[in-house]
Amino acid sequence: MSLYHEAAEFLQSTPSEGGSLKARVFRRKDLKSPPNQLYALVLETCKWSGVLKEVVERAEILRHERKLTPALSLLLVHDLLLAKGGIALPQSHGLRQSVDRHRGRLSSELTLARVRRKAPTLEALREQVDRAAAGEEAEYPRWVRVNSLRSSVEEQLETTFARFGRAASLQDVMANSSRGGGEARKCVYVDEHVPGLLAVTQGTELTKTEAYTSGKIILQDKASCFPTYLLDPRCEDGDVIDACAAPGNKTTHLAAILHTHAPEFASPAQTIFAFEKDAARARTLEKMVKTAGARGVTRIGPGQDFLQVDPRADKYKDVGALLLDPSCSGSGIVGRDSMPELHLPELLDAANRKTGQTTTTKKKKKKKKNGPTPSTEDAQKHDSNPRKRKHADVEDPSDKILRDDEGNETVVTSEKDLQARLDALSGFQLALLLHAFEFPAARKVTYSTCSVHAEENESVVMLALASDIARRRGWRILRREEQVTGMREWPVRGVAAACGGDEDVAEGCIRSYKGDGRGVMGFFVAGFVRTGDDDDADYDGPQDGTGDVGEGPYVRDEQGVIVRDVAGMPVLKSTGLPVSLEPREADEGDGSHASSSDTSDGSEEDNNDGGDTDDEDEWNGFGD
Ligand SMILES: C[S@@+](CC[C@H](N)C(=O)[O-])C[C@H]1O[C@@H](n2cnc3c(N)ncnc32)[C@H](O)[C@@H]1O
Repeated sequence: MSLYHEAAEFLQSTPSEGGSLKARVFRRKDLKSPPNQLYALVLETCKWSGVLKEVVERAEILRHERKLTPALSLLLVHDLLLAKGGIALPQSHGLRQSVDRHRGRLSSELTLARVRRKAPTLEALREQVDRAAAGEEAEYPRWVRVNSLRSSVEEQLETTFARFGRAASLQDVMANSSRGGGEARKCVYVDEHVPGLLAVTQGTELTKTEAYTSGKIILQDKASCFPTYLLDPRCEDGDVIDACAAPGNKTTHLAAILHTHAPEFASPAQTIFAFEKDAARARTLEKMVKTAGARGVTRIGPGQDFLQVDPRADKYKDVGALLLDPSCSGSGIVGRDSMPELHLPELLDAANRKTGQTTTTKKKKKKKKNGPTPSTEDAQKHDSNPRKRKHADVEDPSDKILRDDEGNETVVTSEKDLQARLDALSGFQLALLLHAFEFPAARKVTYSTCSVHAEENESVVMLALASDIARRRGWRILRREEQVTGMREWPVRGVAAACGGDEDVAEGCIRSYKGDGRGVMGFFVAGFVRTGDDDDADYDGPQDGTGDVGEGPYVRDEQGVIVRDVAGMPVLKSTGLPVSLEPREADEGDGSHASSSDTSDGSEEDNNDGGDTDDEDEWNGFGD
């Protein structure tokens, strides 16, 4: 089967058939075509389908080439007119000939489509198409962290961003981002909260710059910089742990901050221990650490489960600060892998050709089958804003897919499903946080997620504060007034109701919400500190009644993997039953809490073959 037939199959399948396009392509093992090429062809054709539909219909090739399907015509015309290498088939191939013979007419129609869109050049049209496909992302700035290990803000403003205007405010950058096309004025703004962070207008191709490929700049959302900045590791903190490290945004940020804080006088060397449970993601981490110039200070534990790291081991005796950024539901991520609207061409009758009404889409056709036919007027209103339609369409099957921060997908068909998923995640997150509290020399911990759900955020914080280990070792919230300047001044704080009404804890928690005009993704971070007066010299292992320090409280199979029930909850050695979390009302109401033995690792590690490319919410990889 040719590349084009395989691509047509993907183009026509609905999103409900196995999740995002990326997941569907990379999961298939029986493909004849290279997955990367196939994915790019389908995605690009989909992006251009609004324009190409017009071109195909007006050139009437479906009328003349009866063997061409609407999907095949889009794919072939895309490559004929827009791909660098043209159609990837021999000249004598029937499919290629079926569009080649209309080349003249098709390229004139593309010119007319461009002129109708008031794009002076094909490049300008390309920008328009990219912008329309970017969806909600188009309304955000591009956040750029200048890596102090390799460069400085001053140097970057004078080189990479030399031709950018200096914006007076973040709002200026955002206004220019969403204006798009030729009107966008490229501009840059130096962020007032996170040191070394820049906001630049969207539509700027930064991944091809020297600064990016050499690790001088890192593309990282502002909110994703909060945890490391809040942890504020210093020389006196000793070694640092990044417990869940890939792809490495925060590991490299830690290295950069340690470098900035390094005292002029001789001081003991500091190490960042970066653990990553997933071996494939650990390779991305290694690559990022190397490119960012952080290899000297970082020791990576590839495939290492943080829960299996022994806090009492000699090599961790100087760990004073830990950063915990575990897997989460990813509900705060902006526009993850959303598929642009597909516009399939039709055979138009003479009347339609005259009016140029060319906007019928696959989705609308499906609706016709299932419900009342919308009026033409409604349909036109609807079509004038395809993005709005996508968001308003509650029947869109992709609405029922929960896509976490690693790109893994869970089909959620009810509130109960969602709650079960959040419970499993929060159990796992709490287990990791309590494990971080165990490190003997630890004085600082940050806990963060890119989720907006209180279950994964304030609730985890409250359970952690109420845990045995927190009480025994004196862990408490890092209060707002104790935080680094930028975080103290950040205005969006935790939800007091989710903190059982405790205003101090809520104020200590830092939140962000996508779409609130601050230009960042949805995020949560809280810091914990202890003075070290309360010590745990009498520590006698986890309080699970097993006394088993090395293996932990859960039943494991022969490979050492934790045994779980169908919901992902681990089975306790002590009872032989899966962990069940206490009901949240009780947790918040009477202050009772799950002990460290009542937690679970509910992570899902089904990394697809997209592997490294799935980390793109924060890091795009160095050119891969
Ligand atoms: C949210 S991502 C971390 C993003 C990273 N901190 C950054 O800023 O680039 C969570 C990562 O934790 C890893 N992970 C999940 N459970 C883990 C565990 N028990 N030990 C170590 N890594 C784990 C996942 O594979 C995933 O790569």
